[in-house]
Amino acid sequence: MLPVIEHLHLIGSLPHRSLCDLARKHGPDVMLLRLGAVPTLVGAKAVLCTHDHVFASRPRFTVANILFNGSTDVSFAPYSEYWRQARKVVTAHLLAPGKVRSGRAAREQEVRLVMARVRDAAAARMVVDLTELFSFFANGIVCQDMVAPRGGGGGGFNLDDYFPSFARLGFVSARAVKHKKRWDDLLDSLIGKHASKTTESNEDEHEDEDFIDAVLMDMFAAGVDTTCIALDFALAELMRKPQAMAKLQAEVRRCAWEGKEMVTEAANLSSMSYLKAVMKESMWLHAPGPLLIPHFSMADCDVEGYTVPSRTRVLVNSAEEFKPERFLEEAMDAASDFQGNDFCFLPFGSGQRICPAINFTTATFEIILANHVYHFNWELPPGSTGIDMSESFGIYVHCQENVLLIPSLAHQDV
Ligand code: HEM
Repeated sequence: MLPVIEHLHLIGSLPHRSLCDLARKHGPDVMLLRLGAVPTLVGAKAVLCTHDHVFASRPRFTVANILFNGSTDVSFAPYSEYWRQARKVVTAHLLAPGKVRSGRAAREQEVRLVMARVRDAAAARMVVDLTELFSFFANGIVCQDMVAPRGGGGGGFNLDDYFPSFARLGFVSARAVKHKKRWDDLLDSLIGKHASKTTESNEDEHEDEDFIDAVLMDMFAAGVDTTCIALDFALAELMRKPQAMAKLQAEVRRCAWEGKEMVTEAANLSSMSYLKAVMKESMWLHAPGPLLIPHFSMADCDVEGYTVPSRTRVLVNSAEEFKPERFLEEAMDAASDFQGNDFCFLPFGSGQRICPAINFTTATFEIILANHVYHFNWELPPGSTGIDMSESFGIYVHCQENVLLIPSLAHQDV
């Protein structure tokens, strides 16, 4: 039998840290916890690859059922033909590599909007709330992918107007109902835009609307906070490690010569290996969803000689000192490709339920971070003793405090 630990109380306010501590203390690679009435397999990274076919479903969550119309989205849908088709739509249309490539101009436009804000702050020597700024950016980027372009900035809707505190929601049903109403208002507006672009209506209109509704909501819920959190932690870590920041700035400023209006994907990003290592390292230390989205077993399964019963939840825990160099070392670089092939490193999950937005996220992360460090030098506000890296657990794990920094222009921009 697997070691069974019947203690919900062992899980503190930061479950991913508690689970790491438990794994360290109890030794085995896998543990079966009984969290209340729910059997939960923990720490089994390899399980997701070796037994992906058994563990590719999702448990039912009350809150997800409310928010996502009975879990008819992609992320929380149980393993089924419906999930397969819905995921296909997302991977083939919204997040396909070609779509991500063709979204380059739109991404750069969003970066320009952010850079303009930072430039104003630099001119006035004002503090920038990076957490807010990244949230604005991530929101714009996901909107660009899902609906019509902003049209030069300022127009369209802003997710922040609807969900200023969504990342801190937590799993509380009453609040979920309230948030669901706001989602519905938001989605009505998005579906309205979508419908106005369609000239002919048809009988399946309502089915289409439900589907669009679930998929759009999923993209925002899965994409905006995760992207914002990843950027937040990356910049926070760079501020705590000035050598790493200097190295990154040197790389970006070498690859994109001085005086460029902006660093662009086409001309500059591919040669920036340290930038890529920074992204990996940051995700290694601070995966926005360190326990992934729970998986769920569809049959009894033998895991490392132990029987794991059907209908068991699986939580997979991910990563210690910020050191991007580890991803420049040859073996590590080759193995850590974000695709879930390296079991030490699963920020996007693994197997059939792996995040379908890895290309999209990488493109987004690289372009905004490169431009941040190309144009600006960053410092802590006067009186600040450093960035608070404590974590707060909600749907995702984010910095407890917003990241506040003062920018100054690195060189005279054109
Ligand atoms: C830093 C950014 C991101 C991180 C760290 C991240 C991470 C993850 C993780 C850990 C999962 C669960 C994988 C598993 O269960 O094995 C996931 C699933 C998912 N992600 Fe992401 N994600 C990010 C950005 C995005 C974006 C930008 C989108 C869409 C615009 C997105 C859409 C999805 C969807 C739809 C799923 C559900 C897949 C399924 O269940 O089949 N993610 N993501």
